[in-house]
Amino acid sequence: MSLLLVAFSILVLFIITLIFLKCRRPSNFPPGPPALPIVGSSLLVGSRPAVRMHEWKEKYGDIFGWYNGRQRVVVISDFHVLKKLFSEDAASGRIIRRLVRTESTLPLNIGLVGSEGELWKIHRRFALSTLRDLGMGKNWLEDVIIGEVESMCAIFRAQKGAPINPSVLVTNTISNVICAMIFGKRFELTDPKFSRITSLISANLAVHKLDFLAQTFPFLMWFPNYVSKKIAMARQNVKDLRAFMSEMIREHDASPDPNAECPDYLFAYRRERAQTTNPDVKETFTEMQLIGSLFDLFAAGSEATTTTLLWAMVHLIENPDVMRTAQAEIDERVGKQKVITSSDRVLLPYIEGVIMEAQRCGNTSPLGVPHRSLEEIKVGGYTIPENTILVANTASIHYDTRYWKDPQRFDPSRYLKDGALLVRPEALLPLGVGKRLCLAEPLVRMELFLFIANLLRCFTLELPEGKTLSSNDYVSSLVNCPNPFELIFTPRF
Ligand code: HEM
Repeated sequence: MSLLLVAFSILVLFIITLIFLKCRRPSNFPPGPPALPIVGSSLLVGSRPAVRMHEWKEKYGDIFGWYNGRQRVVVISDFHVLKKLFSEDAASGRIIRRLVRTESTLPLNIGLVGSEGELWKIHRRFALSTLRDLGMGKNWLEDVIIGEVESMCAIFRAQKGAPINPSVLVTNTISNVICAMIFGKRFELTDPKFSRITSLISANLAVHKLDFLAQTFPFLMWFPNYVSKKIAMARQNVKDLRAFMSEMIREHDASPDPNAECPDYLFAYRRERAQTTNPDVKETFTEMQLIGSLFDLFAAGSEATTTTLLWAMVHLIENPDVMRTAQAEIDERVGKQKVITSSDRVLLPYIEGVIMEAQRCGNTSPLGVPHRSLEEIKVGGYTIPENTILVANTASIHYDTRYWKDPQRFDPSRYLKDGALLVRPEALLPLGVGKRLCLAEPLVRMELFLFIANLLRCFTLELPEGKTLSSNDYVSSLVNCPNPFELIFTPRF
């Protein structure tokens, strides 16, 4: 009996030691919230991770560490430290495993957002130069964007003052710009098949947190429940999106137009594969990589831009004086009747300020896209082991009084002096920073400008009678997105 008792006590001691060792932070790891075995501090995160990260930053400092389940995470809230860290190769990895994508026949480590190493470098370089080339030459891209914005405005006009939820229309308008660039094709803005495809991306973003939950507790996938059902749905969505990409590729390959004035991404990909003389590079231009890259450009390109535009609308409604000042600038300097083009940009510094404030206050991508350390890194006196997730606390930086005066105010004039635009503040990071900075910066700037300037030229945005709208009313996942809302688009002429 006493032998049994001793054995049992040893077993208990052994388990306690194991748990203790599992929960112990690596030496010199940044401070952070307490962690339980298996779940880490994830139960403390809540439904708005960026809000919790801000609170932890206030408590533990500009560099803090925590456990998301068993995964080590380090969060950086000092802009200068972040800029230096994310400019290093060692801090430029991505998260390797995600259930939704890995088990739906589209591996995460291909494409542009999820890949790393040599493959990523080759294809990031290719994507950057192709997007740049597509944006050049006879204002082709500008014409595409203006054409799409005009089609959208025509639909708003046809509403004749009836309230409309702008989300689907804005999503399809922006997705059409990406489609023109990658497939050389557009869809009708009200095409139900296209609307279904574009809706799949935001549906999957909403499942992001459950994906993590299922990785922490794999048994959740063994029987039918809410989590396994949602993940099965997200996997199906990825399959549907992949089928859409394949259909576009087939259509495109069936009628290539090598003399097209501005060849699209798909055409450029085929040409690169045919022309490259380096066999190692040629080998990486596979069909799977193509689908992955198209998928990433389509998803990253449409969702984040659409959400930023919805944020701009929310803030303009919250700040009607800003909307009036922006419209007065347009009326005085360009005129209501003329379509605004990129060449009018210099005339409209206040509009540029509105866009930057929508990016800063909206915080579409509040914690950026997570990086991963590829080796041990020293930062701010701490040691970050290899395979740690690195997070840019962008939302916190965007409201930090060290970088912004009166950060809670939506104030486009903070970017102006004597009516002229100042240099863009370095601490404004909507597209990230460093080696993995969003690769569509020029496109994003052009889209946001042409969209917002022409929308305000044509319409005054108003809330339907009795409705309210607040920038605090949003859902949070990898992106912060305003909850659905309706607006009245009252024509100005
Ligand atoms: C307002 C719109 C956009 C926002 C807020 C946004 C934001 C971001 C952010 C925060 C990152 C991660 C940066 C990092 O890891 O440090 C990123 C990466 C990326 N973005 Fe964007 N983005 C936008 C539009 C676009 C568009 C239009 C495209 C494509 C046409 C695009 C394609 C990508 C790709 C492919 C990456 C991955 C780059 C890499 O991992 O190396 N984004 N974006």
